[in-house]
Amino acid sequence: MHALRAKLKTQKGNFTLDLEVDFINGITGIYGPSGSGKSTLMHVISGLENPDHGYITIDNEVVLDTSKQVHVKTRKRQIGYVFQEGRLFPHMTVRKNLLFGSSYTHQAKQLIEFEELVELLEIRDLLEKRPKNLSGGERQRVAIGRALLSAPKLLLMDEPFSSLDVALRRQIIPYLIKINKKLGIPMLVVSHDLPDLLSLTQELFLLRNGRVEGHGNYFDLIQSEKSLDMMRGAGLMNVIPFKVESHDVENGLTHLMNRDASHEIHVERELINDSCNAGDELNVSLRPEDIAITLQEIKDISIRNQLKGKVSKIIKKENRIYCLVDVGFLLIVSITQASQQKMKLETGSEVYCLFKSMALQVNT
Ligand SMILES: Nc1ncnc2c1ncn2[C@@H]1O[C@H](COP(=O)(O)OP(=O)(O)OP(=O)(O)O)[C@@H](O)[C@H]1O
Repeated sequence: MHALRAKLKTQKGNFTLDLEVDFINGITGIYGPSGSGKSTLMHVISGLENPDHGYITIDNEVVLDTSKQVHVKTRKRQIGYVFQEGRLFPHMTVRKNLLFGSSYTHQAKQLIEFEELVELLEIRDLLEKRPKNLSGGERQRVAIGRALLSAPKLLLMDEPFSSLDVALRRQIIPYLIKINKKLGIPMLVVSHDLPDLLSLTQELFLLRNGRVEGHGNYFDLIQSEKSLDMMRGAGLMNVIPFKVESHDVENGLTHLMNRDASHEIHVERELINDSCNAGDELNVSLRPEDIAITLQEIKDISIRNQLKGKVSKIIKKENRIYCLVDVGFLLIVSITQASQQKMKLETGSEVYCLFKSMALQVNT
């Protein structure tokens, strides 16, 4: 199912946006450095800017076709747009801000009822408050709610995390995942922060100088040198889906099992949200620099996590070596060239990936 298809060309001073896209349903993270054209792309999709040439279809409906003079107005495109800082009406209560969203719907079928939305976003206690009395994360949730009540076919979010601190980002991400699962609405989320995007989705669209640098699953993209090169400056990260197996209260650890149940890993109990129960699914993040590689399993060592795998690719960037290790899922490991040479690591080498339970970050 195509959420959005577009072929666009537009010039702004020296900058040219020139791309062809086909976004599927689900969440796509749009990543690119400053000036790569992310906002321009969002503006063109939503109709806030008109491109020089091109077409856009949303849910198979043409909203722009410059060759046929079709320019559907922003309001009629049925796109929910959430800006960086929420942009709520300051003089209205949260309830009125939300209802303003539904006044946009006209004949369109509601995506979600007001009461259900209030439950989903956990904003019941905020309804009579004004935006100035909300925290940044609460404001962002209300802005998302308002966008959802406008019965959108597509949700665009431009840097939704950048005005939030780390703790609030962690809070907002599960809501977005919940919305996508429950309502099935496709989302395009722009961010220049790769770890944030990866904790939300592994489907990425990479933009550089107004052109598509890569599009697809993160683990496919990192196997391309060009994409890896682009992403490595932005905080490459391993994001692995796990299920909570059990809590070991006595030793302060939680045991997690990956999806195909081939690996158990141990996480510090205090890093896990208290409300996590056995059976809950969560993503675990792990920095490539926090993984060590050995050729044998090491018995007497304080590091608890040792996953056996095979090196599937080695990519050299300056003096850094990025090893992709298949341990049942792919792990990116960053080591020095000196270590690679000393260990004679090459594609196909059998290795163990070691990481401390403290190195794991849990996104609940
Ligand atoms: N009105 C304009 N006239 C000329 N050039 C412009 C204009 N608006 C934007 N640009 C240029 O277009 C390019 C893309 O800008 P855009 O805001 O889309 O990038 P971005 O990826 O969203 O950047 P950031 O992450 O910094 O917000 C930039 O090089 C910018 O300088």
